[in-house]
Amino acid sequence: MQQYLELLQRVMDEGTDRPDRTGTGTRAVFGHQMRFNLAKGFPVLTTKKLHLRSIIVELLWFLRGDTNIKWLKEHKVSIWDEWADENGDLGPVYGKQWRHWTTSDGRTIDQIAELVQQIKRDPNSRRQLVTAWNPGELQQMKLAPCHCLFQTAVIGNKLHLQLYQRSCDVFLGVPFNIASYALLQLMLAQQCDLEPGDFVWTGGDVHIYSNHFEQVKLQLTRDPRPLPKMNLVRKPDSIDGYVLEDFQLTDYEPHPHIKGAVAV
Ligand SMILES: Nc1nc(=O)c2c([nH]1)NC[C@@H]1CN(c3ccc(C(=O)N[C@@H](CCC(=O)O)C(=O)O)cc3)CN21
Ligand SMILES: O=c1ccn([C@H]2C[C@H](O)[C@@H](COP(=O)(O)O)O2)c(=O)[nH]1
Repeated sequence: MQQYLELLQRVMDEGTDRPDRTGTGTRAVFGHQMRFNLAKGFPVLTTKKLHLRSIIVELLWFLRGDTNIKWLKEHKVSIWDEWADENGDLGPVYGKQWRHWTTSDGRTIDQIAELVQQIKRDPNSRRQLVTAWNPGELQQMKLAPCHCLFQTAVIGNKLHLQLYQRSCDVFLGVPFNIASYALLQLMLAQQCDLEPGDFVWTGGDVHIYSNHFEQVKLQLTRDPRPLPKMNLVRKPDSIDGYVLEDFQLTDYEPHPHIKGAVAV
């Protein structure tokens, strides 16, 4: 994950300090891209230990079409707690837009099921996109989508995926987002009988919160280690069939965890 360390270094060196919505303060650059070849290992940070279980559970929760934190809490994941209302609702966030996008004439669109069908039926299509950015429903969301758009492409027998993330908390959120979309790519490739190709991460407002500077400096003193392997131990009948136990990470030997407070 040398590329991630280079991103941390770039924001620290070239970024501009500026205020933000949360009142915390950030150092930010605009526009950055990283590319991970999934054949070379699973892109999870090795310079701090990541809690992969939270990442898998969150992705399965998106795929359920769920937008209430109850199911996350049942699976001991608390990363969305701060944004939920008293009933646990987050409004029409990722799960709703991915699985039940509502159109002006009252239909619902399952963007994920349609994507799988499209990859299988028309692999050369350049229209393999899923968007969570629904301008008509932003007001009802507790937090506007950060990882707002992704596109896949089939080239040869490989499935590539690119994410556009409009707003990127490099210390806390981005490591989660990279691992999450790499997992989704592995699942999509498995469902479509393709090999996983490159995962391209593209960031818009790329920032480090000022209360993460010390943690970032510590992380920059650490040497990256070989990437672990992620195996999907079973092929479910559909993209909806995955469970936590299907994901098996091996050879993950990271440096110790580094704590950081999340800006709300
Ligand atoms: N400021 C901010 N950054 C984010 O990354 C973020 C938001 N807000 N709001 C919505 C979601 C929630 N996300 C989060 C929230 C918390 C952690 C976090 O605290 N991570 C800890 C471990 C927590 C755990 O696994 O239980 C970490 O050290 O990575 C990560 C992502 C990503 N998103
Ligand atoms: O998956 C996520 C979700 C959120 N973030 C970060 C990016 C920003 O620091 C905040 C969102 O604040 P906005 O004012 O809406 O941009 O959350 C992330 O990195 N990854």
